[in-house]
Amino acid sequence: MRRSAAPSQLLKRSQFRPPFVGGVAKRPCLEVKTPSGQSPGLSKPTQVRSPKDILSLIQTPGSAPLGNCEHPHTSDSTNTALTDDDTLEKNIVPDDSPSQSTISDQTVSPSDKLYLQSSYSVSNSNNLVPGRDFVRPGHTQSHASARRPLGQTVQPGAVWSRQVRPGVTPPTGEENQEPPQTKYYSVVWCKRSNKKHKKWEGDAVLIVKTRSVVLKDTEGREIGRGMGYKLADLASLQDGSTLPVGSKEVEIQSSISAESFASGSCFIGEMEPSPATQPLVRPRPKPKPFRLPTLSRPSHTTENNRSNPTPLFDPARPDALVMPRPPSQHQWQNSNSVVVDVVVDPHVSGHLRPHQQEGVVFLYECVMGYRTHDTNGAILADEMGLGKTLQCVALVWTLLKQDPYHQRPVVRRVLVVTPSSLTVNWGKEFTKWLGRSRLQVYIVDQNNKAENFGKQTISPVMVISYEMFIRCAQAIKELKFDLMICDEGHRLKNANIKTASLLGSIGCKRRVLLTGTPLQNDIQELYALVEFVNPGVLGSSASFRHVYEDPIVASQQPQSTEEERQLGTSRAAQLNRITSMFILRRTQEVINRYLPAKSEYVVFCQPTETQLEVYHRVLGCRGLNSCLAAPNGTDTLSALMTLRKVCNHPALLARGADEETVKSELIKEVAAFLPSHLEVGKYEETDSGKLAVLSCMLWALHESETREKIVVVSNYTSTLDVVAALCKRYSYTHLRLDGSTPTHRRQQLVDRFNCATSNDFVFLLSARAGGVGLNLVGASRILLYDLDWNPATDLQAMARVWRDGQRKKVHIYRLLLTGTVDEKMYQRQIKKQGLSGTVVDARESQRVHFSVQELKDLFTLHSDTACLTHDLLQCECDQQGGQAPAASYTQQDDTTHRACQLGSTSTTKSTSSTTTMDQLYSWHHLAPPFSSAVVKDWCLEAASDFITFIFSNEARTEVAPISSPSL
Ligand SMILES: Nc1ncnc2c1ncn2[C@@H]1O[C@H](COP(=O)(O)OP(=O)(O)OP(=O)(O)O)[C@@H](O)[C@H]1O
Ligand SMILES: [Mg+2]
Repeated sequence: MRRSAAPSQLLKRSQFRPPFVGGVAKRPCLEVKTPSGQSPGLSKPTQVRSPKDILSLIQTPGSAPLGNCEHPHTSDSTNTALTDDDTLEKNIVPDDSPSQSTISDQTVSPSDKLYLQSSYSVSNSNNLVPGRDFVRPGHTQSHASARRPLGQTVQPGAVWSRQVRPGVTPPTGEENQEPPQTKYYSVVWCKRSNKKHKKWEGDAVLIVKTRSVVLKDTEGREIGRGMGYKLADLASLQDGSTLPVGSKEVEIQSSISAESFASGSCFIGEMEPSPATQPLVRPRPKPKPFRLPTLSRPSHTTENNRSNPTPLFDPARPDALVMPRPPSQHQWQNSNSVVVDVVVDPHVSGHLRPHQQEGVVFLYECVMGYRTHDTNGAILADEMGLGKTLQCVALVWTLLKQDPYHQRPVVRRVLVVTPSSLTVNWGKEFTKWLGRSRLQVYIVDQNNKAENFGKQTISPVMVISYEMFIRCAQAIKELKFDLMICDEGHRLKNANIKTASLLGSIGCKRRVLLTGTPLQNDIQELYALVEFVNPGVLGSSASFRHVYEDPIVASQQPQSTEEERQLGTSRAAQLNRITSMFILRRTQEVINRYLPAKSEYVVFCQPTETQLEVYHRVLGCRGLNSCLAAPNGTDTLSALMTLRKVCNHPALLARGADEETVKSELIKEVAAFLPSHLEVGKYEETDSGKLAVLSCMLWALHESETREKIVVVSNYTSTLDVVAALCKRYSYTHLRLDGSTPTHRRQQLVDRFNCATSNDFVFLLSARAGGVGLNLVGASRILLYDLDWNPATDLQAMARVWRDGQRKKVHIYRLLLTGTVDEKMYQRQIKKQGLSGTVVDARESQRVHFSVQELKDLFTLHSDTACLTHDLLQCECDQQGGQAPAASYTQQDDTTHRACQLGSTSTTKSTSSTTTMDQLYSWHHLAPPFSSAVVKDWCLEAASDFITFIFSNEARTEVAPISSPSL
């Protein structure tokens, strides 16, 4: 049923109290200012970076190189982990008894010994001889450690003759000598004793600086320290010399370069890339050893093509996607085989975009173990919508059918683990790109039990949700999968959670982890994900902490020394170097040209009188003020949530609106003074500015001839109730997907909505339940009713509509209630992006931390402004989409910025598609009156009575032809 009267006519204009006079925004008096006069919410970045920021330096291709680090590099290039020598030298003791304080005396664990004993030194990986040279997977050890096998005794005399005896007075004039450079040695150590036969207990690294030494075990942990040595004694250390260090004694094995120490490779080992990326030369076939003929053969191998194998698909076709051939070392291990080209089925490869072709090659090299020695894992961290699924489909199909040695296919069984809302979608993607005749997928559900997978022969690919996997882990273990793909794999970032440990235990070495969420923000999480795909490449958890995490974090502390900063930077560079061998991330830029144009709007909605009244009341609450006096996580989030509910609809604070209202003390306090007309389920547009705007927009869209559909996203299911009530009131057909939607219903809802012939007009989506992975290209408009603290969550939601497969121009709206916490959250988002150039993880919002000053700012209502964010930009534009006076323009980073810049926020370029402060300057800034010439969006224009300000931006893209599978 269509209504003739627009909601804007139905709403009584008198119920709104305009925050500005005559449509011209007054510049507000800012309530909180920093000493420099800037808002705390938008202040200039300091030089000091958080650990997260340095981790943004650990970038994958396409991001800022480490050289962009802001730390100044001085000419003093000495790297050291020692503390200030001045302090040490104050404690110098008489020559005869050097003071050697042992910080910790830790013994080496059996597993460490195993590792140490199996270490080797490799100079040329091509010349490895299996059996002779063996190494801890993926590592070469750059220092010549363990020359003396552990546990071996030493003949007296042999080394003692060169012992440095502390206390022997050196030649005079030592004090005038230049302090020597820090030196590093590979040593073996044992407990100090007078025994003639030493039994060495472990390898270690000795750091020698001026008169002091530090001993670190192979995990980078400090196990001894000594000081007060003679300069000459330390200067004369050489291979075979011994030295007492605290309660231990060490014997020098060899010296280590400063570079090896700076990168940490003397602890973790150097991970050498395989020469796979080098041009591959067809190897000369090796003479075949005698073999009895066998009767069982792989189906695609005949006697004829065995001796003269041909690739499954023609590698000479101009559009053929040919996989790299095995590197020579790999061929050594398969010395009986002839190499044949592996070519991706043209049926699939014809659809791959260039970045997807690159991705398939990358994944292939990783899982085949071509890129690194003995590791078979990869992380594909492409931004959302780049087609990670298709890249995996191409990989799986190739490995199921082909083998570079023309023996049997590389994999026989493939396991795909996904969030529950995506299992069916994976099945659909396989069918979309391969067709049913090539491959069928076994999706585990009520009808298809995991344990029955082994009894069928039709499908080699099992798709299962994480939840179901936990229940069937034992059965799956027994099925023996050869390749495992974990979609939305950032959920495995905590190695302690059950899913991660169970998945890790199923004994499948080829592992691919997919995630659209950046990994670089938490170094421990990065470790957990890498450890999952390539166990051991970053060493043990303890060595990772000592070698990478601690120095990187230390280098970011405000009080860090130049040496610490240098060490942190080189360790971060090394970590980046290692991880880039198996982590690939591309940003949305690579796909933009395939997508239709996109218009984005940040819409500032005018608060209603009821909202202003309730908001003021909440700010005066006892609960909120005690939270300011003694901030603690729970109360703060509860206070913020209460304010956000007022922004969405004040009736959400009525008793019983949702579970939270029952739990929160603050909401109980607020409920007592709520205006009596606010009741659960009675969600009038006249009480909420945002709902009024949404109502007008939906009406305009529904009345139009364009037959467009819209997705409305919220972080709260109770807010989805509000919108659902609105849809019901105006008889708009709508679907809803939130946490309570059963798994099997989710894809059905998505399919129904995407179907061009369906009448469903609105799709109500919970950001948490449906934010990741879903394709909602049936809609061309998406409206975010509220924001998340984390820009990544909002980005994820927006990407549901503006993604491959979308053919219409996309409109993205974000609603904020003017002058409230909504605006503050938005400012935090764009500032965060601007500072770090990378987004934080999706669950970050649970760990939002605020200073008291920030809280005060968040708890301040600015009721006298049309747009606080624009005021803070101090923009002098005409607020009609025009630009500021020419004289006040500045040029920065190839982008035209307005003169209104609030200081330069950052020189770091955003690698993501979230708007940054800098970018916002170049958007259109629009204040009322909103004529169609200015707004250029009839949908928004219909709601203009209830809008105080708009930021808008049009991303025009050169649309490339859209390829679709020929099904
Ligand atoms: N080369 C292509 N040509 C046409 N459509 C494509 C292509 N690649 C992917 N698509 C389509 O683009 C959509 C997005 O792909 P997909 O779901 O794999 O993205 P994703 O990288 O997994 O994103 P997210 O991180 O959001 O899950 C899908 O509908 C997919 O079928
Ligand atoms: Mg996906």
